[in-house]
Amino acid sequence: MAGVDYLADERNKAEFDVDSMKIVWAGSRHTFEVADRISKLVANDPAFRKDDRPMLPRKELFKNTLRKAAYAWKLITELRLSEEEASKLRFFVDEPAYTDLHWGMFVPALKGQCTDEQQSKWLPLAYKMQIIGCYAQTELGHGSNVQGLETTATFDPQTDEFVIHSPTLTSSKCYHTVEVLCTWWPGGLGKVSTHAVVYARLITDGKDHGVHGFIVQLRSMEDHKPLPGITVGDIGMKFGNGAYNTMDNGVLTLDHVRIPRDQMMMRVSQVTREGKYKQSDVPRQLVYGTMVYVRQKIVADASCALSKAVCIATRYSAVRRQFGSQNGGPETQSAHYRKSYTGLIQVIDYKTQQNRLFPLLASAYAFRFVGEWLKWLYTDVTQRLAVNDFSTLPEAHACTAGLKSLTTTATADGIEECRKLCGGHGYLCTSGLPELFAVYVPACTYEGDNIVLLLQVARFLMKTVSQIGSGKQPVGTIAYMGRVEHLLKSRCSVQRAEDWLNPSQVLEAFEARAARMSVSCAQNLSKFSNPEEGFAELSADLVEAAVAHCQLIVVSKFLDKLQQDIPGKGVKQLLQAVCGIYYLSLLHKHQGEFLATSYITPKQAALASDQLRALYSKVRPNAIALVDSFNYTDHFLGSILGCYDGNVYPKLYEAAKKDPLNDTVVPDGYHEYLKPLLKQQLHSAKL
Ligand SMILES: CCCCCCCC/C=C\CCCCCCCCCCCC(=O)SCCNC(=O)CCNC(=O)[C@H](O)C(C)(C)COP(=O)(O)OP(=O)(O)OC[C@H]1O[C@@H](n2cnc3c(N)ncnc32)[C@H](O)[C@@H]1OP(=O)(O)O
Ligand SMILES: Cc1cc2nc3c(=O)[nH]c(=O)nc-3n(C[C@H](O)[C@H](O)[C@H](O)COP(=O)(O)OP(=O)(O)OC[C@H]3O[C@@H](n4cnc5c(N)ncnc54)[C@H](O)[C@@H]3O)c2cc1C
Repeated sequence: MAGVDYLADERNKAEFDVDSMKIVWAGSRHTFEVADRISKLVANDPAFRKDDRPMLPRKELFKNTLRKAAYAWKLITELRLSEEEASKLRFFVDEPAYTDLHWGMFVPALKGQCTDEQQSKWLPLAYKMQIIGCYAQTELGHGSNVQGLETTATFDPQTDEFVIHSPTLTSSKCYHTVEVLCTWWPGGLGKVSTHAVVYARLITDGKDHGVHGFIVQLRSMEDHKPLPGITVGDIGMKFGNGAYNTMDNGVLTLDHVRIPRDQMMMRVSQVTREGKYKQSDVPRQLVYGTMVYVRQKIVADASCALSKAVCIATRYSAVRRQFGSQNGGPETQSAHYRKSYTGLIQVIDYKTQQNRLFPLLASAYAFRFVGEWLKWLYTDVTQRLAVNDFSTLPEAHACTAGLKSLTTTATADGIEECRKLCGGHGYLCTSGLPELFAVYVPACTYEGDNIVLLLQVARFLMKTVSQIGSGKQPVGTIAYMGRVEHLLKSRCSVQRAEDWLNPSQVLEAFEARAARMSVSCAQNLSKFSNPEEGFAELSADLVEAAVAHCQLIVVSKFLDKLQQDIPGKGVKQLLQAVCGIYYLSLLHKHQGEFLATSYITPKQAALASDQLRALYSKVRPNAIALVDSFNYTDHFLGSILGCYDGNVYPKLYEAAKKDPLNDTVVPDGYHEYLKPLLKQQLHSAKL
C-alpha cells in the first residue's frame, strides 16, 4: 500500500492555493525555501531519529542529545550554514538541548548587557562554542521575584574581584536544618555549561545595589570538573518520558567564588577600580532585557507547537470514522476506506469536533501573525535603545510579557485538547501528543509564570488609565485608550450575522470590552487607600482585564495582516474565514464579559455564534489543506496519527509490534512473579 495517499480526497477539496499559503505561513518565499530544505535534510538523516526518545533511560537519552547537538554543530560548520539555516536546523531537530540556552539566552545576555569591550572578548568564544553558557537567575527560593534573589556579588577592592556567594539559610522550627542551595533550574547548567551568566545582588562598600549579571566560569576547560567553590549538578527527572529530560536543568552553589571585576556585565552600570558604583544613562530595567528577547521568541514558537498538534488532530479527524449508516455517507470516500468504511462519518464532520478543533487551527494562524509582529516590535525597540530612545520599552515589556502568557497558555491547553480530539489513540506516545505536551507545558512557567506576567500587563494598563486626560496620548497597542470616552459609551451596531465579518465592527467590540474592563478595575482600585493592597485584592479581575487587552492585540494584528496584499488563489478569503473563527470563538468563550460590559446584546452574541458556525462550514473542506500549509515533514510531526498519507492503522500496528515489551512473547518477570501466582491460584482452585 506504499505510496497511497488516503487523504487525497480531502486535499482535492481545497479551495485555495496551498503553495501560496505555505509562503504566507513561512513569512516569505525565502524563509519557506530555507525551512523546506533544512527540514528535509534533518528528516532524511537517521542521526536525528527521535521516535525512540520515550523509551530511553535518562542517561542514554541525555547522551543521545549530546551526540545530536555535536553532530548538528558539525553540519552547521561543515556545510557553512548561515545563522538562519542553523537556527532552522535546531528547530527541525526538535529536541530541547543545552544549545537552546547557550544561543537563546547566554549569547543574547552577553550582547544586551555587556559593554563593547566585554563583547569583543566573550562573543567570539561563544559564537565558536569554545565556551558554552547558560542563564542562571532562578534560585530555589526565588523565581518570579527577581528582586528577591539572595546570591551576592561583593566587590573586594584589595584584589579587584567580586566574591560570588550563594546564601545558605537555616530554616526554622518545622523543618530540619537544611542548606538551601542557591541557583536552581537553569537549562544547560547541570552537566554541560562551562560558563554562566549569574544574577546576584551587587554589594560595594557594604551597600546593596540590587540584582546585576556576572559572567562566572563554572567548569575547567581541561577536564570539565567544577572549579573550586562550585558545586553543580542536575536537578532530576521532569514531567513525561523523553520530553524535557533531554535538558540538564541544574543546581549550583557558589562558595565565595572569585571572579575578576570585568566579569560584571557593565552596559547598564559599572563598578570602578576604586569600588565606586556608577549607573549609565540607560534604564535599570535593561538588566531584564534578555527576558524580553526570549519572551518574544517564545511567542513566535507558540504557533509552531500549536500548529503541530492541530496538524495531527486535523489529519487524524479526517481519517477516523465513527457511527453513521452503513449505506453510504455524504462524503466521497477514498478508494481504500470506501470498502470498509462506506457510510461511516469522518469525525471531523461532527460539529462538536469542529467547534473544538477549528478555533485551535485559527489560533495557530493568529499566533503566527502576532509572533511576526512582535518580532518587528522587538527589532524596533532594540534599534531605539541603541540610540538611547527608551520610550517604547514599557510597551515592549507589556506586549512580550502579555503575549507570552496568552499564547503559551492557549497552546498548552490546545495541545491537550488535540490529544482528546484524537480519542484513545491520542494517548499513545506514537501519536506524538503526550511528548509535545510534556515538552511544551513548562512554557507557561519558565521565562515568567503566566499569571505573574499578566499582572505586569495589568500594572501597565492601570498606569495608562491613570494618565488619561493628563495630555499624554497613549500610542501603539494602547492607543485605543485615547478613545476611551467613545468606547465607554458606544454600542455594537451588528444586526445580521454577516455584520460580524466587518473588521472595524469587530475591532471596536474587542477595544470596548478591553477598555471597559480596565476602567472598571481602575475605578475599583481607586476605592482603596493603599494602592498595592487594592492591586492584590483585585488581582483576579486585573488578570482578566490583561487577557482582554492581549486578545485585542492578537485580533488586531490578524486583521492588519489581512489588509496586506496576499497573493494566491483563494488564500486571502480563507484567511479571512480563519480570522473570523479566531475572534468569534473568543467572543463566544468570553461572551459574559462582552455582555457584562454592555457593548453587545444577547441577540448580537447569538448572531456571532451563527456566523461562527457558517465559518466552520467554509473552513471544513479546506481543513487538511490548511494544515498541509505548515509544510511539516513526518519526521518533524513525530506522529503516526498525523502522518501525511493518513495511513494510520497499519502504522500503529507496526509500531506496537516494535515496542520493547513485545521483544519476547512471554514477558520478563513471568517466571518470578506471574508463574508462582498463577500456580497458587491453580492449587487453591484445585484446577
Ligand atoms: C549558529 C547558530 C546555532 C543555532 C542554534 C539555535 C538555537 C536556538 C535559538 C534560540 C532559541 C530561543 C528559545 C529559548 C528557549 C528558552 C527555553 C526556556 C528558558 C527558560 C529560562 C528562564 O526561565 S530564565 C528566568 C526567567 N525568570 C523570569 O521570567 C522571572 C519573572 N519575573 C520578572 O520578570 C520580574 O522580576 C517581575 C517583572 C515579575 C518583577 O516585578 P516587580 O514589579 O517586582 O518589578 P521590578 O521592581 O523588578 O521592576 C519594576 C519596573 O520594571 C519594569 N519591568 C519589569 N520587567 C521588565 C522587563 N523585562 N523589561 C522592561 N521593564 C521591565 C516593570 O514594568 C516596572 O516598571 P515601572 O514603570 O516602574 O512600573
Ligand atoms: C523547564 C524549566 C526551565 C527553566 N529554565 C530556567 C533557566 O534556564 N534559567 C533560570 O534562571 N530559570 C529557569 N527556570 C525557572 C523559571 O524561570 C521559574 O520557575 C519561573 O520564573 C517561575 O518562578 P517560580 O518557580 O518562582 O514560581 P512561583 O513564583 O513560586 O509560582 C508559584 C505560584 O505562585 C503564583 N505567584 C507567584 N507570584 C505571584 C504574584 N505576585 N501574584 C500572584 N500570584 C503569584 C504563580 O502564579 C504560581 O501559581 C526554568 C523553569 C522550568 C520549569
